[in-house]
Amino acid sequence: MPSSELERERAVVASFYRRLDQLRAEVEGRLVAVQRGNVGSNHQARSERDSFARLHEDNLAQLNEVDARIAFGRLQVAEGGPESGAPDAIHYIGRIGLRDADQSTMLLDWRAPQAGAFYQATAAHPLGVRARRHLTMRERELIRIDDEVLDAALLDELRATDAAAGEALAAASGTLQGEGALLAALTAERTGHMHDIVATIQGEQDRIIRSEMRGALVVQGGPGTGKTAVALHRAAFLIYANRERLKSAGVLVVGPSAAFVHYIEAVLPSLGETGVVMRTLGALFPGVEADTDDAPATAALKGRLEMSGLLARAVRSRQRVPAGPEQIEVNGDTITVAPSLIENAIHRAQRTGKPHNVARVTFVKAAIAELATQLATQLAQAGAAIDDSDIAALREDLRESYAVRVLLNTAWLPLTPEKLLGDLYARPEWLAELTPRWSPERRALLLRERSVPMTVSDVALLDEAAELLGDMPARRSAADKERERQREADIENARAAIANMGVEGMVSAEQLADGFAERGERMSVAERAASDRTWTYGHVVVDEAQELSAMQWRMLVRKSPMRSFTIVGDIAQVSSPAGARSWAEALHAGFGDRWRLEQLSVNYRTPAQIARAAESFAADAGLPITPARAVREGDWPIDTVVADGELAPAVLQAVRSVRADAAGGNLAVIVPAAALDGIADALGAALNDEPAGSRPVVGRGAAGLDLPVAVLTAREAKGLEFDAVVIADPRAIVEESPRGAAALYVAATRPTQRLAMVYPRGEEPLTGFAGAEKVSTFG
Ligand SMILES: Nc1ncnc2c1ncn2[C@@H]1O[C@H](COP(=O)(O)OP(=O)(O)OP(=O)(O)O)[C@@H](O)[C@H]1O
Repeated sequence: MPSSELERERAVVASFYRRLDQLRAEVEGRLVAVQRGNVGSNHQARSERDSFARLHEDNLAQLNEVDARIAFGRLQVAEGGPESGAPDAIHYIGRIGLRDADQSTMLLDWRAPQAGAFYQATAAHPLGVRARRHLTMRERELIRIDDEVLDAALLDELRATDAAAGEALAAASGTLQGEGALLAALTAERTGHMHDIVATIQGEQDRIIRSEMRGALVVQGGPGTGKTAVALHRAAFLIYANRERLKSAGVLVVGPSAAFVHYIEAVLPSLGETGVVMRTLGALFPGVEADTDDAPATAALKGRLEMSGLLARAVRSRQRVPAGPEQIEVNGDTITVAPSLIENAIHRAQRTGKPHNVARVTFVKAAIAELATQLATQLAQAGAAIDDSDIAALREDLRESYAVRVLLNTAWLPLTPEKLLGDLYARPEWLAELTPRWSPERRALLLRERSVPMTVSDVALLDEAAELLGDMPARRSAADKERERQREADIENARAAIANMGVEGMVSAEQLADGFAERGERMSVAERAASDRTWTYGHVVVDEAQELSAMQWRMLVRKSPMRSFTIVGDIAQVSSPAGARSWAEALHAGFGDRWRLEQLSVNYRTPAQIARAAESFAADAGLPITPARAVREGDWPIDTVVADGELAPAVLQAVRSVRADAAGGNLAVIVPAAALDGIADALGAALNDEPAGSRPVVGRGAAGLDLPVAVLTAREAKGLEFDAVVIADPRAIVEESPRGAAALYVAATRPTQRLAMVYPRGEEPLTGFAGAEKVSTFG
């Protein structure tokens, strides 16, 4: 490539940065002007000022986030067709769109329709593209360009003007788009955080990313095929293509563990999109942060659809008719309350079809009315003259009466989801009453002390219970109504403010109103969505979706009643006891057959020899794998290590040996759950004293992801990747759970470079991994 070409492109890139800096200075200027503006003590004016300030701050943050590697592609497109004689058009593709002062496009947002050809065009289907150029940048510096020519005529033109460059280009046409840039990205050292792939998205991935938002899209693919990357880029694309709708309704991304959320959380901001809600399944019920799960059999039971029936019966059984008549005293009069009076009031309330706590209002009203009539009749019979105003007063007396409150609460107590579920688990007789057909062993799976914290599997049950119960009466207080009233007023004011400032089209009234609440209280859409259990999102992305139980799907479908979902996963990697055996089975209850399937077929993560061994092990274990073609051979054989004595010292030696070979990068030690503490402590004691600045070398779980060595269970390693992986006692991982083979398959497909398996003394390597080239004995 002539160096002048590189220089020419550097000049173009410099012009992008000049424009970016200019825009940033403009926004900063606006921000300062807004902040300095004198609005006196007028509350409305202050609110407006604060929300404009917030808008500018968000803009600025977005411009800062996209600063590094702002542009990555260039398309040369035949305008008006090859025969038109018109000069080719040149489009640059970047993380955001840029226009110059005259509003001409300088840089196309990668999500713009015209930018699609950058990812989709091939020599067979050039889509009007004559040549494609990949720009590889380090921060703001352009360090390399790679060209592909898709039009043979252009190649001939080039050969005629510069024979050497033409030949080099002809030889470089491969099957992967931007092969040089792609391989550089794939072999780069991992940092513990996922990076965007915007510069090297491949054709099959791009089709999925740009697929329409409506309905449920399932993306199935083997390990390392880019499912997570595709799902996140799709979220960014959908926000771009449906900005108005998704800005106000929000997008939810659900991942399997806190470590995973930590791993992916920087991707969307680096694409300029903040404000997406990212949550684990254990954190989808506001106020609960569950990070441990039940034993497999319990988790499997809690995930079953029949739990919804059980919870509904549990709620109904809290609407109780007394066994016999009860006498209560109100203001010196004794009333005998027949069970039928309570029964009638219960039926009235049940017929409303409203949730328990909401229907209770009807119950109380009906019961009090009946009691008042009964009391009035009683008093009239005793000679008192009773008219309508007396009856109203009697109702009030009854409402105030402690005895009546006890009577009505015993029949229909307001309940929180936590209380309902806690009682169900802690009261064996009640559970037995509700589950006459269950075996005692099955019931025993649910029983536990009230003080045990909620588990990940409980969260979907809490959500189900909350649906059945509705808000507690006290919580539907004036505060909610006031908030709604305020919101309406804010939107109205925002409309006026937008018109006054002449910024129509820049921001919607709803967006601006989001910032109207007083500082400290004001919340973004993401914050509001995350704190409101009943929030319905515009789109939901579910990663590692194969793990979800039927109850978890029910919860998620409630979060997007329009059923606009991106569901990514790999059926062969199911390791949760409540996970599905096929997508049809997993999705049947929530989606029927209204979902479409896309597959990914290329493994970008794992070197071919590791991928082959893992696939061969998985096939042998009967897992339904989706074979994927690995894009590269690795530089290392799989290490098989057999402990000579204890396991932990052998693991330590394997870690030391792998780290000694590698210049840097990150390493995971994946262990059976039972061995986690022992191995983490042993590695910590040996390695954390090594001089590595002020930071420790080894960390456990999510805390280890930012350190050179993370010690994790296979479950925690789900969805993550590392330069090197050492698996301690692989057979124990297979044997520790009913779906242990899948757990090991997950563990073995995490490395981007090296894999070592450490076996206890005397053990043979597992099938599939046997015959590895390098066997050592440590310990
Ligand atoms: N087009 C691409 N360009 C560059 N890197 C890519 C591309 N596609 C995928 N990758 C990289 O490949 C690795 C695997 O991707 P990702 O984690 O999304 O795969 P996955 O299918 O979710 O894997 P698993 O099911 O094993 O969790 C990541 O490092 C990702 O950045």
